[in-house]
Amino acid sequence: MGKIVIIGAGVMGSSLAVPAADNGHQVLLVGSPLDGPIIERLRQPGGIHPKLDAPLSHSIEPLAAEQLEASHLADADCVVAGVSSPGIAWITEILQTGLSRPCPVAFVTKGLDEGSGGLCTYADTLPDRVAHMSDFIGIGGPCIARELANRQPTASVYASSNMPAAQALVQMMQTSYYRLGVSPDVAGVEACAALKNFFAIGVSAMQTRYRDDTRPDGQAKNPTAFVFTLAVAEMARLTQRLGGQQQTAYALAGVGDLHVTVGGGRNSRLGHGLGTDRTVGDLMASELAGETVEGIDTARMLAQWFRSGAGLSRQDYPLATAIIDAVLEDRPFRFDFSEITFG
Ligand SMILES: NC(=O)C1=CN([C@@H]2O[C@H](COP(=O)(O)OP(=O)(O)OC[C@H]3O[C@@H](n4cnc5c(N)ncnc54)[C@H](OP(=O)(O)O)[C@@H]3O)[C@@H](O)[C@H]2O)C=CC1
Ligand SMILES: O=C(CO)COP(=O)(O)O
Repeated sequence: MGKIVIIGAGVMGSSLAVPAADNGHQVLLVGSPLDGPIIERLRQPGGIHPKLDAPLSHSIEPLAAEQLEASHLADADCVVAGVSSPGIAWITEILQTGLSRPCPVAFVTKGLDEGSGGLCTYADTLPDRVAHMSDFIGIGGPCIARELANRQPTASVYASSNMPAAQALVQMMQTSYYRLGVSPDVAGVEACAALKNFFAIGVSAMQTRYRDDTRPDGQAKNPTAFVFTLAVAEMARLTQRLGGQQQTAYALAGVGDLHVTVGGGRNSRLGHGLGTDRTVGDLMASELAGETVEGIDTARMLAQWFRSGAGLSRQDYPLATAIIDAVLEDRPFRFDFSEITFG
């Protein structure tokens, strides 16, 4: 059996500890400096993660950020970075100072980054910032953390430019309920991971913008179906612009994750509010206060890219620009069906 160190005890990092422990590996779950209360709770007898319904396996060892030492990482077979995008700078520093020998690092983080050539994925920037990261593995695909923690059937994709590294981690993590594919298109999987959160905001806004009160959920389905299709097409083209393959957007990391996020993610809850004439500022200060809604940061980064003269036009990306306008101007989502043209 091996050793997996998961850094970041949010819902996603903690849920990945479940299949890792079920496979008999030694699992260290390290909180970020902001995760103190989570680690405290997990250490209590029968301790349950505050945002996950299931108690984690007894064999998972919770560790506070200040207790993490280089020796904890020295014999790890893999490190999993479970932080959200605001935590990337912190974890980069931890890995740069803490890793004393080459080790693969897998990231669940869903965001974009600024490289020397402009907007790009974490797969483009992070390997240069961590000397001993032997391989960057991007984890993508539809995975609501609470479902995985409860061992609900879940399929994901592990991507790396070094396929044996992705395959080795798949060997360690795959269980009967957590089924894993591999992909060499790490830029594509990483691009989709960030973009699907962003597009989920627009698709979900469409679910509430047009009402059909004859349905139990009150949502007209035709407008959402159109915008879902548009989201996938725009995601595929943006994925290619970010160095990935268009076809990745039509697989688990793209359309699969867009589907699950629209169905049950936090970005979707934001979109539902925007579709009912509310604003990002209002929603993030009320029912979404304290939640990780990464599509907002992605919208801000895409806005800069669109305005940088990169050849991305409103005409070619009508849905992306409608989401960007709502986020940047802090106003409700507007998408006018009467302006749709085909061909
Ligand atoms: N939730 C889900 O179902 C899924 C999430 N993901 C991705 O996994 C990543 C983690 O998500 P999730 O676990 O839900 O998010 P959480 O908000 O629950 O946790 C994020 C982690 O990052 C830490 N963190 C946040 N900001 C900082 C910072 N500035 N410095 C240091 N640490 C920080 C958090 O600490 P603290 O909790 O104290 O803020 C926590 O450990 C995200 O990128 C998300 O998109 C991927 C698939 C599914
Ligand atoms: O990434 C997710 C599912 O794969 C969860 O999406 P949210 O971050 O919107 O909750």
